[in-house]
Amino acid sequence: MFTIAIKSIGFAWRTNRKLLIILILINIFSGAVVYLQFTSFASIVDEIIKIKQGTGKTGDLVRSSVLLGLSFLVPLFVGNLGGHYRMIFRMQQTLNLDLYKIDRQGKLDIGTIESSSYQNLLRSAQEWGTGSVLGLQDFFFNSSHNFASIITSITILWSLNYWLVVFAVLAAAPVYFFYNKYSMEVFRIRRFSINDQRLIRNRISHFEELQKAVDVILLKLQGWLKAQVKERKEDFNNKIIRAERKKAISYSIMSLWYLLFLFAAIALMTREALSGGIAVGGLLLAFSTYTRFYQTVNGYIESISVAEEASRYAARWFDLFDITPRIVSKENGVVIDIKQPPLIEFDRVSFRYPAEEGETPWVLRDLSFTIKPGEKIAIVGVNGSGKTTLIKLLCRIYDPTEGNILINGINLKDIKLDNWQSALGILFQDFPVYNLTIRESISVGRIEDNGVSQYDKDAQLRQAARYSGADDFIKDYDQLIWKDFAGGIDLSKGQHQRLAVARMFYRNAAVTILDEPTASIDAVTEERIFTTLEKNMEGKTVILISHRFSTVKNADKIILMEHGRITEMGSHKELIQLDKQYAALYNMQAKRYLEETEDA
Ligand SMILES: Nc1ncnc2c1ncn2[C@@H]1O[C@H](COP(=O)(O)OP(=O)(O)OP(=O)(O)O)[C@@H](O)[C@H]1O
Repeated sequence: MFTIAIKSIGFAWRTNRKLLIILILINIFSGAVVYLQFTSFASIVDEIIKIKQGTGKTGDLVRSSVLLGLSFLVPLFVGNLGGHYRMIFRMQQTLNLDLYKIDRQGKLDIGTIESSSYQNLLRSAQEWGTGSVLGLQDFFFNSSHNFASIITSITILWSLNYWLVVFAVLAAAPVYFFYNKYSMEVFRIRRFSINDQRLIRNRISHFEELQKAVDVILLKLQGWLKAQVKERKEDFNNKIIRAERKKAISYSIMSLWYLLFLFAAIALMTREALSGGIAVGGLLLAFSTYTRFYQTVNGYIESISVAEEASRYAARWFDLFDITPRIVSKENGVVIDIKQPPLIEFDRVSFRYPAEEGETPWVLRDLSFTIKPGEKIAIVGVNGSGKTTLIKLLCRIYDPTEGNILINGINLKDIKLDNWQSALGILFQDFPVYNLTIRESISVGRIEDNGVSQYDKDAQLRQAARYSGADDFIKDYDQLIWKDFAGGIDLSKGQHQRLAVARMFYRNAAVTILDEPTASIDAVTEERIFTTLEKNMEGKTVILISHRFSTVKNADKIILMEHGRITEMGSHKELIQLDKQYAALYNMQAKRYLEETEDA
């Protein structure tokens, strides 16, 4: 808890140290000032009795009354000011935490983001993270308030009768034990149910997300999904209810314990008053200070337990951002000329995905091949044969488990990561759909392009749209693709894909990688894209993954993959002459097209 609390206060300190100090001082003041109300009220009572007995002075009574008035008025103003500052501070903190999160996440590698351990942490952090970090900061402010309050009340109680301090401390002692025990249990239940919670959210999302909702209706999945939600949610609720019940019973026992010491304190003070040891005002002061002390200690211990709980959740938030990326750029890494397509060599590369526990199977086995600068390469193979994984290694999303990838003879691991990734333009199968204007969603392909004038950028952007066939449906480049907003529109899947291809053309990278870029695109546009690719990517390296053999046959080199191995490699002509798997697959597809054409 201590380290996590320090981390969260570190945030507060970095955000606005002046405000942090002001808030601590306000809390100390408001924690102590309440006793001024008690003491001035007690002295008013004593002054009235003295005046009645003929020994008091009106001046003293007025002074105590003014003091009482001020002891209410000043905290009111200070409290309002504190509330206002606290609101500002919280807003600044929330923004700062969000920015920190963005910063850290932006530095992570894709391999880490893909891992289920990261996804689990992310889920916990999203659920409790920011709130718990802010909760720990609140605890810090409350601590200053409570410390001031406890010290003042102990001083008053001690000055009246030190036994009052002993009783008050003994009465409050078990609170910590019970609070800690049961809040820990509730935390444990929540923590271990995180996977169930993910599953519940996933099942509920089937009713909320359009694509899934369509399946739910057509396949009549409602009952089946509902049962899963109900079963898991009820199980979770029952566990929480059981823990809360135990908590409630132990708190009732604790209240009896408190009453025992309260009676002892009342008996003690009444005896003192009767024997003349303290005046009536003193009796009042003792009683109000004693009860206030217990409430403060009780509240503080409760807040320690709550803070401990918050620190457990916040720890997961910090864990998330303390993750070190698996793929790191080498310090003083080599910088290559990203404008020129490089020589790429795979040298006996094997790969298995990093395992959360145990070992995952080999996905790539002993791959050796070369891509010459400017070559057009096609990779084909059945689902799961390792095509996308090969690309992930080339992009250095993962490093090979065995073997090396060489770029212009330099090990990819020795090249500056940013520099290498700037040389690449990649379009994966599950490309993102940006909720931007059409112009923006093409230009994000080359966002850092500062030297180019807006006019040239615009010309290049329109050319990219033409190459990809996106210009067919673009009427207004400033059209927002976000139908949740007024005036926004949505596109068809194929149109989205054309826009993504336009982004790649616009990026104009030395090495362009297209992982099934035309899966949702009609045959005419597909033909146009590939003709453009051949014509306009002259001199650039293009790596194309496709299931359609008709689109790959013009490639300089075709790689056929099977179970993570390269089984055939060569030009279309060479592989047809070889008359093995590629030829068989090609002929099979060609025959189907022919039959379809004849049918038509
Ligand atoms: N992130 C991952 N973690 C663990 N295993 C993975 C991961 N991604 C893919 N795999 C496994 O690696 C193997 C190869 O997957 P890959 O996506 O490279 O195949 P592919 O040839 O591109 O398939 P497709 O044609 O369906 O796109 C598959 O068995 C898959 O289950």
